[in-house]
Amino acid sequence: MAANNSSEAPIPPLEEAGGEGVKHEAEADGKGKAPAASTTTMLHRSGSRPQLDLSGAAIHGTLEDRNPTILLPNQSDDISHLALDIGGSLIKLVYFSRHADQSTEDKRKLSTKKRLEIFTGARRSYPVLGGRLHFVKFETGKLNECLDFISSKQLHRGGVDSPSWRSGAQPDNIVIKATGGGAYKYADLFKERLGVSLEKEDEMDCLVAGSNFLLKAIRHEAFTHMDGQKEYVQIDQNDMFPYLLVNVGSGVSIIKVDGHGKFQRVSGTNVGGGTYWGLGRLMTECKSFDELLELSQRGDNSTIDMLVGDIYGGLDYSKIGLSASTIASSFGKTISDNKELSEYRPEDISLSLLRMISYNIGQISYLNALRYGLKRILFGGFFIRGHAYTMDTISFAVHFWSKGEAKAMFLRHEGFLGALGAFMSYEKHGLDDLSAHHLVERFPMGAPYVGGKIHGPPLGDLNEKISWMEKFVQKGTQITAPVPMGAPATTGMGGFERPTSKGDILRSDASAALNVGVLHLVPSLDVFPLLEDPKTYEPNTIDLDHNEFKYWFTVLSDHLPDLVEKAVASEGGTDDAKRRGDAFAHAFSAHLARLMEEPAAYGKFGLANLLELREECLREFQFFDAYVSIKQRENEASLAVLPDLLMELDSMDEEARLLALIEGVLAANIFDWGSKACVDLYHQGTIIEIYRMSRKKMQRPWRIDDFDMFKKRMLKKDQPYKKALISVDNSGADVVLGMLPLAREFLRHGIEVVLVANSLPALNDITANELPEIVAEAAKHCGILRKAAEAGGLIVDAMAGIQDDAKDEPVSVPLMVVENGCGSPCIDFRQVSSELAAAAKDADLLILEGMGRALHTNLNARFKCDALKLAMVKNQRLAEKLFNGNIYDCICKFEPVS
Ligand SMILES: Nc1ncnc2c1ncn2[C@@H]1O[C@H](COP(=O)(O)OP(=O)(O)O)[C@@H](O)[C@H]1O
Ligand SMILES: CC(C)(COP(=O)(O)O)[C@@H](O)C(=O)NCCC(=O)O
Ligand SMILES: [Mn+2]
Repeated sequence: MAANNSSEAPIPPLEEAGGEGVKHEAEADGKGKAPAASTTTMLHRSGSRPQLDLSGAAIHGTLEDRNPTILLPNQSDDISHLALDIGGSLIKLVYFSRHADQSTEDKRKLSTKKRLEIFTGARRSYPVLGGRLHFVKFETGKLNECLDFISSKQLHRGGVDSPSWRSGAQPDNIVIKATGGGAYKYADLFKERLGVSLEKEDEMDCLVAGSNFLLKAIRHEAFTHMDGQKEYVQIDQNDMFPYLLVNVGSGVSIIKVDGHGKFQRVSGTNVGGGTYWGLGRLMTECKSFDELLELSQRGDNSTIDMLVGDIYGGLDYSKIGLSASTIASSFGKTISDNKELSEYRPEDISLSLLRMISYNIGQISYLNALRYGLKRILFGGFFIRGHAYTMDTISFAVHFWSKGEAKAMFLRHEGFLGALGAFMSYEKHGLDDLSAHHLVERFPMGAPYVGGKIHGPPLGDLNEKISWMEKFVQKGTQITAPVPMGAPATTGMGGFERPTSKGDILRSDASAALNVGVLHLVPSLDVFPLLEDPKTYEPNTIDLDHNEFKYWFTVLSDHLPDLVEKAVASEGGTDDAKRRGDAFAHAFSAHLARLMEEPAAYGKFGLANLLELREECLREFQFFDAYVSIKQRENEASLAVLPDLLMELDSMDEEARLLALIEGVLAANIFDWGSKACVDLYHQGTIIEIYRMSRKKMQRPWRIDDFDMFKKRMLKKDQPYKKALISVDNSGADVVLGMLPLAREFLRHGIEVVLVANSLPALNDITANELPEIVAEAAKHCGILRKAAEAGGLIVDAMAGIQDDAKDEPVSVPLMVVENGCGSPCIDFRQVSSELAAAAKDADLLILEGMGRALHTNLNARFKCDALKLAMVKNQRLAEKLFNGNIYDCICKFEPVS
């Protein structure tokens, strides 16, 4: 990459202003030339995590492994794709779609992997491929729709991408795991219509396997729901058992679970979801379960139920703890009313029914928990349907009868336990030892978002997705309904008071299903080994409570038009790009609106998740790098002035240089296209002018200023650092004039450096794919960087025309680039690339740079090695909230381990 006109720009002197830089335009023209580094390997990726890139068969294993495994990653024949739970009311499908493409590994990655000795999947007995787990349901009465769906996606043949489908092989001997009564009842139909055999799995086995898997492998799966408040519960994997599993389907199964595969069905009741829906249908003429449930939200059960007060002349029966409004007898009032069914409001009937059945289930569950001394009761089955009132009612019954001893919990994948269990029963996919860090949940915009007639996974085809979005916008359909929530209840005498969560509108079925996303399986993700305590680690610094969410909702909404403009420009500004841009804006706004109503809808959601969701949405509408031309322009301008900066730095003594370097990092972190304040600034000058201005304002002490402590440790001659992981942030000046010179200083001290960069683009962040070329460019002017980059395998070819100024530099430690596994401006250290995890093992210093990675996330994170957190605060509210400070304050937080 050659520097353009910016090469005329003189050095940004550290003390004094001077010279012209490249005009820093705030507008992306979208017509810039190809990005600084090739993005071709990225183009087919979706999702914020890199897909598994196990191309080519290889023996994986270490010397310690007795049986090294041969992975045939591209061999998908024995990968099972579909499992079914065909119940009395609903058919549940869980299917796995393999990532369509296998990204080719670039040279850097291969050499890094070799160097880091990464053996992905070494301890598995079967290969695990990256892919996605989808959850879909159909009404059992509409079995044909389900068969059509399977057939259209060729799920029974391993999906349309599978070799068996492409080769046109007859699916004669295809066997699909299935559970539920329908596995028996409809076996012939499946054979006839799809030519597949259903292999029956025991329903209880499946329920338990599914539930255990969810508790173990999905981070925010279980939650409590009391008085309209949802709270996620993290169940310790080592302390999962025993628990009582209550599956409320058409009927109810009550199972005592003692371990994996260890359980006993201790009870059940025939009064379940089928009873509510069946009686409700007869009594109200509702056409769908949802209609019935929605009616209940406008009901008043006191017109139907006989209350304690009805019997006691309006008084409480306080002696036994029953208040006047406690239901004494469900439907009891109708005996004496002398009215016809038609004279009762269907709303009231539905509510009476719902309360009757939910209480009854809660009470029977409690009694069984009492019978076996269990404190945790997990409720599953589609009767629950994510419905606040139902959950509150059950929770209330459990709480009341157990006097607070037992706890009712619910599962986000409530209805899919059996289907998941059936899926897990395939022997060869090796998914059983997956952990939470292998699964990344995504909430793509698509049919299931608003439901209606279309069931199923996100619309795969982009055009389909866009036109769906357009139709949806035209119709002005309300995406979501408000979450029914009221003021906290007083439970009076502790009797069966009405739970508080009873709103007017029911969130549509499929948007309730939206609470369940697509699970992206990325087996190459790991927990960062230098986290002090992964169990207590919380990436998000600030809790997104309602107020906080409101603020970020506004920030992100305000930023949207500008982002769309950049995104559209990055794709050439064509009509197609504009259409996608619109669709993206609507999709992202819809997600924001949904979260505004129920911040916990998608599991525990922090700012990091919100910022990642935005990047995800962009990728969903095939915007792979919205800031591509801005990044390129800033890289070029910064590279042009780098040699002069290095010269300036080299003229300083060690201590002054270290300070100048840290100052430089903080100052250059101002180039952040995610911050409104900064973007406004960019209109006022060139990159170099802004950089210079930013440096000039570097007044110490900074808002957090541990520089002296860091300097002391860094320059400790008897105990030098050995290996530094340096996590970089933004492209342009940030990385070129800030982080690279700092990395160079480490190399000069003989410290091995691993530059850690994003796997996928996020705002103007530099990616691991782009970084080597920038390093190579910088290395043309710097022998230290060049030798280290060569030693690290970053620069493979001998480069012509380099200034060899490093003849006297004894640098032989390597400089490497590794990807972090993220496609977001923040980083969650519970899920990083295996490459980073491997690189981290012998590191004794971690540097985190930028607001996203060092402030929004990880400000309070503790590591097993020394940590230096560097960032400029580019948001006034955050500065006030975190540091009682101001926008543009700088943070230099050093946390030595000893
Ligand atoms: N769209 C729906 N159609 C029918 N029933 C539904 C629907 N959504 C939730 N339900 C409730 O879920 C129950 C079925 O739950 P599920 O766990 O699928 O059990 P089963 O395996 O017996 O079909 C129904 O009896 C009904 O109460
Ligand atoms: C998205 C960011 C975290 C990126 O910051 P960085 O990590 O690049 O320093 C940051 O730009 C941000 O929080 N922006 C939104 C707030 C605002 O516009 O003020
Ligand atoms: Mn950034």
